[in-house]
Amino acid sequence: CSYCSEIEASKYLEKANHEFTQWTNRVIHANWNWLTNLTNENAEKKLAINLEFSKFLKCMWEETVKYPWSTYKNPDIKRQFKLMSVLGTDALPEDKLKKLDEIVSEMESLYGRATIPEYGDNNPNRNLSLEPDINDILDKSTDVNELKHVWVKWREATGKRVRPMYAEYVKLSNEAARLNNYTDTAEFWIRGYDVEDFRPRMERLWNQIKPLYLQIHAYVRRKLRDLYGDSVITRRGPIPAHLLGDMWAQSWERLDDFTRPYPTIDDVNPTSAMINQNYTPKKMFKVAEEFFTSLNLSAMPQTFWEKSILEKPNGRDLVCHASAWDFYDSNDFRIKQCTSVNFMDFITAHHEMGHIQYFIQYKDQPFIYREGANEGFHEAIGDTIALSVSTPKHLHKIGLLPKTSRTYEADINYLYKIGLDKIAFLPFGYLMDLWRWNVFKGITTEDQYNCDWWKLKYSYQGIEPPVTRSEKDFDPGSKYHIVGNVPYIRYFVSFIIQFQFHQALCEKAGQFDPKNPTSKPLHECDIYQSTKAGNAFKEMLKLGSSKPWFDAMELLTGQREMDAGPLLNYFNPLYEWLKNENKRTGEHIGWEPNKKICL
Ligand SMILES: C=C(C[SeH])C(=O)N1CCC[C@H]1C(=O)O
Ligand SMILES: [Zn+2]
Repeated sequence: CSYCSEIEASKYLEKANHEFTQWTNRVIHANWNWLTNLTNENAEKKLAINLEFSKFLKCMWEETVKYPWSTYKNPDIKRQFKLMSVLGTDALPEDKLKKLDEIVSEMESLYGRATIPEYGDNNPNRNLSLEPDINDILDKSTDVNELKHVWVKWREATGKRVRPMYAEYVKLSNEAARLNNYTDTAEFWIRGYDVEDFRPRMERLWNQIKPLYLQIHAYVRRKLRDLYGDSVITRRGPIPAHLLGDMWAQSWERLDDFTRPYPTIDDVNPTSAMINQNYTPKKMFKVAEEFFTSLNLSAMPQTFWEKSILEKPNGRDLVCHASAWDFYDSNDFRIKQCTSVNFMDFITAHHEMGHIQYFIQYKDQPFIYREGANEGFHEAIGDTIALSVSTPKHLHKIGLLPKTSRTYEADINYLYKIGLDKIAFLPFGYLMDLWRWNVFKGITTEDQYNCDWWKLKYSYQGIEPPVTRSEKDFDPGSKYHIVGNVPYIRYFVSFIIQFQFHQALCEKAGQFDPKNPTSKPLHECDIYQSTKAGNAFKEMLKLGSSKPWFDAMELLTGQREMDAGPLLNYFNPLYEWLKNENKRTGEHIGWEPNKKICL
């Protein structure tokens, strides 16, 4: 109502928040049922309730925008109305919304069910899923032909098959963005970062980090050349994408045990200890939970243990990609993860539990505030905790590592292992949406989808495909977030701000001194059992999106913007070591074109 007072408006907000909560709980159930059991019946139920939900949202939106909220005095009421007055894709007419939902469901379902024939001519030739089968091969195999096989076959089974749907997804997505008064989906997706020059800021952050990336890239290229030979890996060319231990070459930690700087120093890999101690997926999550409770953060509610899916279920198709779910009833929170008993999945368990912890901490906020301060925050919570969990000191404390030597070499080995995950990830975390922003803006047109993708992979990651690609392929579609319509810059942001959070928490835990940053090296910090750090974290988490993210960040770190400084400070000893080592072995820093990448 256009004449309503602030008092009447706040009554409306209470009613609206309650109705949003009720409705969203039902929609989340339908989406959970489908993604964890990809039957046609569940797909139809999900599509049907999503359409009902969009009618409800449209109706609420029409009511919401009638209020003269920009004239109100109360900043909280204004903020709630501001956030509620964005309708999103539900602004599409019903037939187009249905089509968009169907396309994304079809792409996700195809991805979730994808398998590839195993390498070689075994009889019978098994069908392999990404998790755990193909990931196990990427972890253990050094057979370049087997690695090429899984790389090519996975793209045939996923990207190539979703390619025909993608252009219509882009078109409908952009129509929805325009109905929300955004020029395209790229602008719509980045609105939550609340800065005019967000994309140039990301480019600036990347340019700050690039020198560090170039050094680890040159070192890894040499170690892979030592292993696979000059015919496979050239001295000055890009690194072949199938040899980096990951389906998308996004994180290289699987290369650690045969590329680390000081190979004779004991390996920081607790997987064997986990197996010897009969760890189960549930035990992994229980150990993760205990880290959070040691900080005076919340334990998982009983329903979490009853309703989560922590292991790949038999006899049904599902999307295995790990995810955390808020059912918006302030009690039902779940993780879906096809967990294997290994260190990488143990770290992912902390990542997912970080989402749950955030859900729990802001569960009493009004509905519209129950999300991250910005999308990068949500991805950074668990990773921040994992920076403590991964330390040799902590792993030893929880019995997953024999006593470790605190020597310079052990430090460099540790920083290298973390760097294979965090540093290697940054160009990938950035280019995923660089490519999609170009697609949504029409800079990358349908006839260039794949070769533009490879231009970015070459330019930012310095990698090349094992076989020449063409526009018959659609390699972006081999990655879950592309088919699942999940924005990705959130992870690039997370990998930057998690070091700001880690540094601030370590300071609170008395394990870092900003006035003398090398006196207590940041990479040795473990905030385990520090309730001072935990309470500071909690104060930020409880806010949800009730304040602009600059205020939330300032509350914990004293900073009001994303800053690569803490990340560069954390890795500085490794950066110095890599520069010396690459100089010693005369490595070429950077890469030059090698073979034809994409026709
Ligand atoms: C673990 C999750 C679920 Se939010 C994830 O998608 N991540 C975490 C790291 C980057 C990104 C990926 O796997 O691509
Ligand atoms: Zn996440």
